[in-house]
Order: sequence, then structure tokens, then C-alpha cells
Amino acid sequence: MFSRALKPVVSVAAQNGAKTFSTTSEMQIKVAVLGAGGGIGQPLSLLLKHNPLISHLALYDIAPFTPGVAADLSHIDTPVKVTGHKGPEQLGDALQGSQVVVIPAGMPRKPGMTRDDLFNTNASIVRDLSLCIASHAPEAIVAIITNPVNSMVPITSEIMKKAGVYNPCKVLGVTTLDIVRSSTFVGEINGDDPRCVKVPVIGGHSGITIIPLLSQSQPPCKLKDPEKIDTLTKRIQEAGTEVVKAKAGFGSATLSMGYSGARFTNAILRGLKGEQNVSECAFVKCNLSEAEYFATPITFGKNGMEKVLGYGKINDYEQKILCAAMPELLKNIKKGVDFVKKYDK
Ligand SMILES: NC(=O)c1ccc[n+]([C@@H]2O[C@H](COP(=O)([O-])OP(=O)(O)OC[C@H]3O[C@@H](n4cnc5c(N)ncnc54)[C@H](O)[C@@H]3O)[C@@H](O)[C@H]2O)c1
Ligand SMILES: O=C(O)C[C@H](O)C(=O)O
Repeated sequence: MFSRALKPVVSVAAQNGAKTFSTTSEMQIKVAVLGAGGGIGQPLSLLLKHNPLISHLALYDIAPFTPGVAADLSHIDTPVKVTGHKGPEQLGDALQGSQVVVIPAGMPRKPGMTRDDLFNTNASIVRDLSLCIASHAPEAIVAIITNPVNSMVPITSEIMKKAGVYNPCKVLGVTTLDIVRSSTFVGEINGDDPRCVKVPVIGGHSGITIIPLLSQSQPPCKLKDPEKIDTLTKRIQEAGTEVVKAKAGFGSATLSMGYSGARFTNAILRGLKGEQNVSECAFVKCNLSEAEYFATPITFGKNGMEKVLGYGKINDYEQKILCAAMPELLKNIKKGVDFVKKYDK
């Protein structure tokens, strides 16, 4: 995943025999993970501890064992400094100076629940964290993993607007797991290495709002039968539920999400570092549809999202499922916006 960035750079002085050794982490970047003690937070932090573009990893959670997670990770022999912060009184310290904030804080689904069923618990968690980001790290790029992503991105955006620090390029909903799953499933069908398969996934991140564009798969998906395409599309849309059911009450996807969150964070970091044409899909503010926020391929730059790449030509089937998704997506977004308005009163 980090192959392009992992390569250590031996300085000229070192080549001449002097005992200096530097890595590509020379640009000092602090990343804060909010919800770092959880099922996603821990593997995500483990992967980020290996990212040479990060100089400081601040782990925050309300869980009392958070300093222990930080102590544990800090013993790994990579140059990333790790600090642990527990409880709201230590959140400011975790955020101060962070250029990137990743949020996996909040409750996961149990069997029988929809992502929207998490709204009541997770909306206030994300609101309170966003208020603190607005005051302690207003310039940070915020990557939101917490579900329902379709509503949490509007919540953070509205909080940032109220605080007068909103930059739409810096509030990003993480949908990478949908892309990772699509690559895996198409790779299995095609007999291709999934790392070489690219399938854009647009719309949102819940049930029917997840729209994989199988017609744009690279290399092309070998399935041609419309019924089989429909079955695969539904499998991608329901893949989170597949994990929730299999975990039987013990949470939702954590390891594949830790991987996906680390991959997304790495894309943000590469953009921050000035690398060109780094792209991933994300749920962002854009005007590609009647929805204010929409998942689409984007590129990253020094300010977070650089360009909305859009989704190009889609076929009739994809157009149909996109139309079917819009009412749900609009409802999810409105729920987030209204939550912040109501909180104001
Ligand atoms: N975007 C995606 O693709 C995706 C994928 C998987 C899971 N998720 C979502 O990610 C969230 C976390 O999932 P998980 O499996 O890690 O759950 P988890 O219960 O294992 O961990 C959540 C962590 O959040 C912490 N937390 C709760 N309130 C907090 C607060 N106010 N401040 C800081 N930390 C707080 C908890 O203490 C816990 O450590 C869920 O909402 C889940 O639905 C999203
Ligand atoms: O399905 C969930 O509740 C978690 C996550 O959104 C996923 O897609 O795995």
C-alpha cells in the first residue's frame, strides 16, 4: 500500500559516509485519530505508525486504556512519534497542530440495524468532535469514517460553517472500503490480482446509495449477464451487512476498514506533500447531482480535495440504480444538516 512512499531516502551526506539517515517524513505531519481505541481505530493506528509521511500520531479516545494503546504502538521501531490522549479534556492537545484528523469514533452496527439506526448515537459524537476540531485544528483535513457517513459529513460541514472555518475541500467522507471490496470481488471473478482492479463507486455509503460502476472496471469485469451484474452490485452494496451478520453482534468491519482508512489517509498525505494525480473516491461536497454531497473520484492536493473528477459515462442499469438511490441520499444528508440546525436552537 505504501510502496511509493516507504522507500527511505539516504541523504547525500550519508552516501559520503556521514552518519545521517533521513526518510521521506522530513515534512512534519501530525495526524490525529479520534476513536483510536476501537475496532477500527487500533488497526488503523497500527498501519499509520508505519507511514513514513507521518511524524506524529496522536491517538484520542474516551476509552481509559487509550494511553496504553499509544504506549504499545510507540514501541514499534518506526520514526513516527505516538501520543495517547483520553477523555474530552485531552482532546485539544491531540488536535493541536494536526494537519489531518481521522474519525472512526462511534458505535458500530449490530445484526438487524441499518447505518441510519446509528444516527442518534453517532451524530452527537461527531458534532462534539467537530466543534473541538473547529477550535483547535480549523485548518485540518478531516476524514470521517463514522456511520452513517452520508449524514456525518453534513454534520461536520455545518459545524465548520457555524464556526466560520468551513473549507469544503477539507471535509471528506471515507468510502474507500466500497472500492476495496469492489476490487476484491471483481478480481475474484476475473482471476485478476485485486490490487490491479479499479472500480469507481459513487453515490454514498449505505445500502442502495452505494453505486459501483462495474461498466468502468479496469480491467473490464468479465461478467456480462445483466442478472449476474445485478447480483454482484447487490453484494457490494450489502458487503458491510455480510460482515455484521458474520460477526454476530460483535461489531462490523474493522480490519478491512483499518486498511481502507490507512489507504485513504495515505492519499491525503501524498496530496499534502505535493504529489500530483493522487486519487481515491470520497463522499464530498460537489455539484455532480441534486445531492449537496456525493461520493465520486477526486484528486488530492495541499488543501485536501483538489479536483472532483466526476464519474463519466454510466450505463442504463447504473443510471437506474443511481435514480433509485437519490431519495435515500437526500434524506440522509438533510437529516445531518437538520441535526445541527436543531442543536442551534
Ligand atoms: N466508513 C466506513 O466504510 C465504515 C466501515 C466500518 C465501520 N464504520 C463505522 O465506524 C465507526 C466505528 O466502528 P468500530 O468498529 O471501530 O467501533 P468500536 O465500538 O469498536 O470503536 C469505536 C470507538 O469510538 C470510541 N468513542 C465513542 N465515543 C467517542 C467520543 N465521543 N470520542 C472519542 N471516541 C469515542 C469508543 O470508545 C471506541 O473505542 C462505526 O460508526 C462504524 O459504523 C464505517
Ligand atoms: O456495515 C457497516 O455498518 C460498517 C461499514 O459501513 C461497512 O461498510 O462495513
